[in-house]
Amino acid sequence: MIYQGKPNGPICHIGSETCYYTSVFDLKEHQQVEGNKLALSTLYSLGSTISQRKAELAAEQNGKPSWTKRLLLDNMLLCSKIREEADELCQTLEENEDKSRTAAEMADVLYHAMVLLANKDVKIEDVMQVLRQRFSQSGVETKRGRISQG
Ligand SMILES: N=c1c2ncn([C@@H]3O[C@H](COP(=O)(O)OP(=O)(O)OP(=O)(O)O)[C@@H](O)[C@H]3O)c2ncn1[C@@H]1O[C@H](COP(=O)(O)O)[C@@H](O)[C@H]1O
Repeated sequence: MIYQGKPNGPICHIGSETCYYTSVFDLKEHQQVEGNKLALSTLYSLGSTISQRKAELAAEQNGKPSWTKRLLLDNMLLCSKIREEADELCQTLEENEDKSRTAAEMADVLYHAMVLLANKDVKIEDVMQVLRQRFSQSGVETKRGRISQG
């Protein structure tokens, strides 16, 4: 059986992964949507692992050694790692390192910053919401608003 998900959307065989796209544009759009989903679910999975480590600490379970737990127990170590990783990310720009180094350093920044979020009980959804609210404003306007608020 064949169905079409939405007007001009991909034509798919039910029960199979095979989809035919009516245009290269549709295929690209589909790949973009799938890529976005994967990126979000990666952040959620990481957030969930970090929350699990936090729950283990609260339950005083002596599980496996965990870097996340060490960070959650030591604010100075966590903050020094965030600063160190942010600096290493900047170095990839200043020293013209390749893209894979930048991605790896950004992964370190994200992970360590997400541990700080867990420590502060701030959800990643709250961060996303702040970012969404800024969609309609330019960065320059946002900065001007902050300065006028003192
Ligand atoms: N994403 C990460 C992650 N990124 C970095 N790190 C650790 O952070 C530590 C410091 O990273 P660095 O890059 O600074 O390593 P370094 O040894 O200082 O090396 P240099 O940068 O100085 O060369 C290392 O021990 C890394 O392993 C991470 N540790 C954990 N995670 C995630 O958290 C999950 C839970 O980890 P545990 O809490 O350790 O079980 C893992 O499964 C991962 O998904």
